[in-house]
Amino acid sequence: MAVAQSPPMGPGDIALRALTPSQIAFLERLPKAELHAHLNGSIPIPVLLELAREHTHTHAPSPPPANASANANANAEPLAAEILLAVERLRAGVEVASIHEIFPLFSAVYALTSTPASLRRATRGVLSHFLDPASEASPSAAEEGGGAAAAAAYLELRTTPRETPHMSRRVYLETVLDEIEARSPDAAALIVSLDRRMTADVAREVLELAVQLRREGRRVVGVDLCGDVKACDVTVFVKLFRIARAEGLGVTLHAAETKENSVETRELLSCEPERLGHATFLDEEERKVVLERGTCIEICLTSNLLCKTVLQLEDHHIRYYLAQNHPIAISTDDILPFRNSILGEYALLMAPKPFGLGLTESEIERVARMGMESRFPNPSSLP
Ligand SMILES: CNc1ncnc2c1ncn2[C@@H]1O[C@H](COP(=O)(O)O)[C@@H](O)[C@H]1O
Repeated sequence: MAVAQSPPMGPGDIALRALTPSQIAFLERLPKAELHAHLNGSIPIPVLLELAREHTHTHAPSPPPANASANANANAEPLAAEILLAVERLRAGVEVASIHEIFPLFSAVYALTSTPASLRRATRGVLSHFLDPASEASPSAAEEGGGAAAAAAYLELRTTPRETPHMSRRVYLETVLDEIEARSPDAAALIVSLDRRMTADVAREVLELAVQLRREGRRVVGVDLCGDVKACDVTVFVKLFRIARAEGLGVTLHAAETKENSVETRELLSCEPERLGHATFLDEEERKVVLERGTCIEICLTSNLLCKTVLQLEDHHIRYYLAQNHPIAISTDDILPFRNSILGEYALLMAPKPFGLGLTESEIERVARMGMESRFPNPSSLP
């Protein structure tokens, strides 16, 4: 994995540079729904650096004991020095050779969000990044006579509840929900993620927690299947997602993110998810099912390009769904490693080729509306 000296310009930044101030102001004003953002992948860099500084205070870097075997720490929390190295990599901007290099990055982040207090801070930072207007009015918005726009009008934040020495999975979810529920129901809600690497017992426990919390009136709107694309037997998960649907939870599944994953897609589709994450490698039959059912596809352009599951914008499956006028939701995935933004993702729709897809304002308005219409029903926002 290469480490850049300063954050490289991502595809979204390049697309933004190709737009006029009035085009940027148009994108800023557009009500945008962010429906695919992973909490621990979306921590703003300044918040991550703060958490890392505090972690260093409480865990002084210490060399491993001389008699420790080389991989004794393989399944334990990373050492303080390793965490700092990973944070530095994230700060400088990472380049990966493939999607498989992304997943190990999260273990350092996890060490920094392992207490209720640090998780609360991280969640607050993520919510603020997406929902609060930038503190200084952007030049483009000011030029158009408007104030600073929030990045998104609505955020469905997803996260995988982790049990740590400092909190149970329930406390993890309650901590995140407390922060989400401090926002209006029209602004933010939670999706509970099940990670492919979970054992069947843990996956069941997480599903039951999502159901219970929703029954208690907490703002859980859906469940997700995420995690390292290599880890697999989706059968157990599919059974759980059927239960989730019966409980009225929305279901979204990371599906066909890589070619190797596409063998499991039919099984995943059998639980009739309302939305699919990425869905990069669907075959003809699967696309037909998705079109017939109106399954929304969560599109993360920068993530796909940087993870090299799509080699260039021109080849991206978004073009197929745009041509079919099929529901899509433009999203960021993980702003922490990818250093992207929801505005930059929309800039990729608008910028002229080869920087973007060259869509018109009315086409982009239609796409943004699709995102807003693909939100999972939120019981707490019903009149
Ligand atoms: C790049 N595409 C992706 N595909 C699949 N899963 C991903 C992902 N990006 C992130 N995650 C999942 O989200 C977790 C971090 O957030 P939370 O701890 O849940 O808040 C990662 O560990 C991974 O399981």
